[in-house]
Amino acid sequence: MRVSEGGVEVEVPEQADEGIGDEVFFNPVQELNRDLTVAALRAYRDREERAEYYLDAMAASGIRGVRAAADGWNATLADIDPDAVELCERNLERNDLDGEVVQRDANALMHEEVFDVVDIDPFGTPIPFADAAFANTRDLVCVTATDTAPLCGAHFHSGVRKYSAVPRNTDYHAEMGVRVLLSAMARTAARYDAGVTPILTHATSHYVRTYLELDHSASDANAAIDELGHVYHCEDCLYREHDFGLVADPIETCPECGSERTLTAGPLWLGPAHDADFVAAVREELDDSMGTESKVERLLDTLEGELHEPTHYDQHRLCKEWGRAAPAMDEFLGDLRDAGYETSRTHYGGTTFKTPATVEAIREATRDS
Ligand SMILES: C[S@@+](CC[C@H](N)C(=O)[O-])C[C@H]1O[C@@H](n2cnc3c(N)ncnc32)[C@H](O)[C@@H]1O
Repeated sequence: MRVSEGGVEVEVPEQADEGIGDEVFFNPVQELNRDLTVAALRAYRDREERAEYYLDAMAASGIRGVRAAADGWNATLADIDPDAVELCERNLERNDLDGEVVQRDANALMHEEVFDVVDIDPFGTPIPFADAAFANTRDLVCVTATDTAPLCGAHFHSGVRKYSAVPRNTDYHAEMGVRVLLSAMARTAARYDAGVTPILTHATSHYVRTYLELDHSASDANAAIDELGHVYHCEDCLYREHDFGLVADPIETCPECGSERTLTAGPLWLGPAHDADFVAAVREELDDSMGTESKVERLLDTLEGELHEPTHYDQHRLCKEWGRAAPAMDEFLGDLRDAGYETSRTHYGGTTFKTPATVEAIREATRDS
């Protein structure tokens, strides 16, 4: 079967079914992820002009690497599966593009060769590939994680094992996943004296995707570790607070409602998960060859304005808790702003928002919404 995406045409298996069975993997639903990758790579190359060598470390059909090659990157497409490698070769050829194709274990390749940008897009968790990626990549590591249940705390023990952090299943579960992943990436990079700066991160349907810029010094690694800390959460009234540092200082009782049903999550990445200027630059790189252009544009618009508070609220969840009907979001957020609190919508969902205000302050400020 032939698929056209972003100005290239690739062959993918008829029975492509998200990696189940023997077929080479291809998931059409990930087009948004790939469109955003191409735009982010363009924006990144404008910012870091020397960036030239891109590794699609788990290439499958090669569609991502082929699109990068079509965009002028010196691309290497690698996969451990010989059928995938054959398909990558055919797909580069079909588009009359140069590019290196190698059948290689991604870890071995990343340890042996240095790339400016490395893309890790595995089945499930990226953890088995993180050490090699951070040990050797020069500028940017792009990571997809599809194991959202462990990341969000829905599969608690699996999350603890994989990410060496305590994830908690809260009303901001997708953001919990983002911050558990970023924490694990920052700690892994720090082992190689590299500091990470997340310049773009999104949680979309069943995956988290992040773009981590690297600075290679012990002090940069320390600065990234300084962005880690814990979130303390009340399961009854949804109060939450956070503090920075690697040693947790849990709250025994909720300072707002007195409940003892409190949770501690961490170490989480509490710093910014995106750079608003970079997000705006990525938006400028979208073009109409991208099938998901308008969706990506909407996502980037929301992300650009998203506050850096480490957790978000869901208006419907709060209103349910308070026994109120949920008013229109604009009115609700307007009342919160009128009461003096900064607010933003978030990309985590249409009824989600961020604010530094506490649950009680939100409740008071929106009483008449
Ligand atoms: C989710 S797919 C990649 C999808 C692809 N990047 C895309 O955008 O369509 C994961 C790929 O990783 C490959 N893979 C699994 N383990 C690997 C390893 N250790 N080294 C290299 N590739 C590996 C699989 O063969 C599979 O093709």
